[in-house]
Amino acid sequence: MVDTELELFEQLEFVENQQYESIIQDLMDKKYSIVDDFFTAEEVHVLRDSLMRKYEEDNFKKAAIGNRTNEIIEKSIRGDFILWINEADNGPAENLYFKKINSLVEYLNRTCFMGILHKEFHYAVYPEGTFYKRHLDTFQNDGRRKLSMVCYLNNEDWKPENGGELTIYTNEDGKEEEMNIYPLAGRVVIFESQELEHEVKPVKVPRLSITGWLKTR
Ligand SMILES: O=C(O)CCC(=O)C(=O)O
Ligand SMILES: [Fe+2]
Repeated sequence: MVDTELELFEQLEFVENQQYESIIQDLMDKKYSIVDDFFTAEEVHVLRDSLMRKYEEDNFKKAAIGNRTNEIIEKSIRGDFILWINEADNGPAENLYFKKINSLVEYLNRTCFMGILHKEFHYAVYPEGTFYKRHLDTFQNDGRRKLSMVCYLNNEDWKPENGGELTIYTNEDGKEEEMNIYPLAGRVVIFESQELEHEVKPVKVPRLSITGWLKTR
């Protein structure tokens, strides 16, 4: 192919994606985006099964604070159990997960020049009574974290009484506001890692999710 043909081909290949466009618009407007049904009920089911199998095999460990080489386990700050997911080495459920994530990442890099080069994701289980106190994700000592992404894998019948809201604190002209987000199955929340403080309110029944970060160089 000559260069002009190649350019034309690349233009034709690009299809605007309304869901991704609204994520981008939300991030520009308010630094976070809530996407319901990012994963279908069937996909959530597959991912939840995989999480539960690994959890029962006792592969999870108590989440720590600080960076990965300087970990401190502090129950008064966070009480969840996590398992890091290696994209190169996993099963069909995780492949399904990364396929969707990679499609979004490609779109962000292509349309917004976001420069996402790395990702890291872990499964998380918050047992009854646990929480994660207000924090900024860069508290993990990683300035490369650009966007935080949480995907909820709870049962379809999750109720407000279960607690476990993700509370995001926003600041408009010096006035702090709280946005409470329920961890509904298939819902994904994306927010600016360096900008928005947030917390997970105490849960009354186990709360399941995949949390991760899209990172720049
Ligand atoms: O599970 C959530 O809603 C947020 C988790 C979180 O803030 C974190 O792992 O850093
Ligand atoms: Fe966080």
